[in-house]
Amino acid sequence: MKIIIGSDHAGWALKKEIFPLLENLGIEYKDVGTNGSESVDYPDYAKPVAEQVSAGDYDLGILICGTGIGMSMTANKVPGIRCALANDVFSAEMSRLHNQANVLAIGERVIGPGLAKAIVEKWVSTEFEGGRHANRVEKVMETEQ
Ligand SMILES: O=C(CO)[C@H](O)[C@H](O)[C@H](O)COP(=O)(O)O
Repeated sequence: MKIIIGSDHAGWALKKEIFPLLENLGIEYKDVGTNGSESVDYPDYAKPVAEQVSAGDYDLGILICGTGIGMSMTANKVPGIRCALANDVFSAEMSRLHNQANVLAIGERVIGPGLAKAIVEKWVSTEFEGGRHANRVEKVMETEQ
């Protein structure tokens, strides 16, 4: 599995907590930045993550900002992306199991590092259930036409 990850300045500190988790899980990842607390614009980081997942260069994407809202709004503008904003473990699991989410957005100003790591670990380790959900996901994607 290959993951691409990005954050704005409001998600940078939490993103640094996620790196060792991905490494411990044996997951290859690429960080598109940002790399500090200097104010930046979240769309500049959401776009490359979403585009590279959409292109199939990476299996999944993770986006972190203050709330996750701006990142998820931006990522979902990219065709082929199903970005789930999930600041709890159950929603993160369901976003993969039922919605086949391919990008996860979380908020550093909403959750702490412990919960964030639990969310990410559950998210990356949950596979899409398919079945009745596949028809629904197909209908979601048809709305892009
Ligand atoms: O959390 C957010 C709301 O969607 C954004 O993604 C940014 O992280 C937030 O707006 C940054 O706020 P700041 O006051 O410029 O640090």
